[in-house]
Amino acid sequence: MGRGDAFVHGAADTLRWWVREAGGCLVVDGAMGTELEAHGADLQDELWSARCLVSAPHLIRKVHLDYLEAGANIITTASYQATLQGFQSRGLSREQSEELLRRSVHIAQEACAIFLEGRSKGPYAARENNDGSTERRPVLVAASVGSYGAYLADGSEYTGDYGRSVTKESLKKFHRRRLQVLADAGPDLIAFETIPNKLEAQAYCELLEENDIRIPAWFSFTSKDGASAASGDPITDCAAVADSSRVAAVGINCTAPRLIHGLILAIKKVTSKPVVVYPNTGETYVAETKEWVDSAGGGGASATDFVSCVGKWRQAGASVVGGCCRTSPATVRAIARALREAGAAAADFDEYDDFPAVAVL
Ligand code: MET
Ligand SMILES: [Zn+2]
Repeated sequence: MGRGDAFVHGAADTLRWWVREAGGCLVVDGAMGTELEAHGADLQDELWSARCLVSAPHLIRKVHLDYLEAGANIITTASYQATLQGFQSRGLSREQSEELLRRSVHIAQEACAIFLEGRSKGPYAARENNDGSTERRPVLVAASVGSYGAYLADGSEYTGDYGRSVTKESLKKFHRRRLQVLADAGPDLIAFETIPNKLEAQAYCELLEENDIRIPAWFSFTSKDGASAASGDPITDCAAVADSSRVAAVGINCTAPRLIHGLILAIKKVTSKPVVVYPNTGETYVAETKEWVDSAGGGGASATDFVSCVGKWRQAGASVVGGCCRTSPATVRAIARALREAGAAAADFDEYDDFPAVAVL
């Protein structure tokens, strides 16, 4: 079966297949930025975690490996704030900037290969446990595409306030080459993260079509009120935009855990695609100081608090679950355990039984 044959089944079916292979729910990794800082990286910079692509690629690889060891099925590349425009404004050439984007994917692929210790069989990897048992679990790389607001580094991915001069066309122009370079590096998934408004989701949808990107993509929005994206656009409108054939999953990231349950239910009303959620710990990002603060009513969640919600999110219909800013490998380990205990393996995916293997994508 050729690449095109597999893709006509739709990106969402590809992801459902992986969900099933993982026993009913895929575990996404946690924060990249926070973890790099925990390892001593200085991210007080407009390039944020992307700075480490230049200065400390070994740290990025270590963070990926820590998340894989913690039980993540999907590791997300350090390209969230990596943009051609951002790198070039620092004096890098176009070619050097593109190479850094490719590097973000290659570092994650390398971490997967190291983790699988040569036992890799495409994304379906069997890994021998210490007790001699064999664990079959998908291990996948998602190329992160942060929103335009992430590039602006002014916190606008949490407000959706891009100003009047930003149009769908200008957003497409901003993201087009970056998306193509990341896709060409061969990730298993593309993660459009922290999308604050409907306009940017529309721009991504059109780019996926126009550039004929055949890698399943997820669209993940931010919310401050549990009913709309950060900009105020109803989350149902945003999720409906993402209900296109190239989109594998729709969901929410970098949002307070207390808002997640209602958002999952709202998204389920407008799409049957898998739902992805990876909240932050409920703290608030202050762009001026580039710091996270525990806001009143924000509900800052420890790993334990966070994890107590995971079963409920799974029950509400989320099938791809992880953590965003301020979460750690400990959070991911607890999420993986909670999902196992929630009996995710019993989920009913029988209707996809005869869907062919997706490694051909
Ligand atoms: N994947 C990104 C990271 O954790 C998401 C950041 S949201 C501000 O680095
Ligand atoms: Zn985040």
